[in-house]
Amino acid sequence: MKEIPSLYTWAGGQPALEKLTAVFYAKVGKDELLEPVFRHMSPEHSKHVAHFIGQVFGGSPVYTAEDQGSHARMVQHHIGKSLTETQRRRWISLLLDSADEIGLADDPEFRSALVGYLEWGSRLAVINSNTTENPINENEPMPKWGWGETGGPYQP
Ligand code: HEM
Repeated sequence: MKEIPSLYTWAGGQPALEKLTAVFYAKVGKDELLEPVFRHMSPEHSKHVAHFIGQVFGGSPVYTAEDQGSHARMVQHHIGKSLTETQRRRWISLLLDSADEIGLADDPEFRSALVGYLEWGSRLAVINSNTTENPINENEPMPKWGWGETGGPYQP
């Protein structure tokens, strides 16, 4: 049976994801809606988000092993931030602009999986940002994301 590549591998691994988030946060810094939201982010923020997404997409556990992260700790960063749907939409839009700009894989199957994950994760971020208590237990595993219904371009 043909081996199915992870979304992480298909995307180009950590270098591609770190480039994606670097270009994205440069745009965020110039965006009137999002700049105030991210004004106090740490210098490591961009890399941490790339590590988180990489791990969710099937890469090695860099976020949990090297960044002292967990699903609960990622969620904790959003608690109480009172994010809005308008901000979320802009966040998605700038991220997808960045994906095109860096030439990230643009086959229909990969982009379907990418957008599906970003929609899911960003909507949860908004929900969590409007609560005061973290709904995720520290022991809960990291989310995992795969190709979904379309299967993949790796299939004949
Ligand atoms: C799939 C969706 C998302 C993922 C995977 C994600 C991931 C993360 C991660 C890993 C961190 C911690 C970074 C660190 O350790 O420094 C973080 C923090 C944060 N995220 Fe998200 N996030 C998502 C969606 C969003 C959205 C839609 C917004 C706003 C519109 C947002 C706003 C923030 C803010 C404000 C912080 C804290 C920044 C600070 O330290 O001041 N996130 N996110």
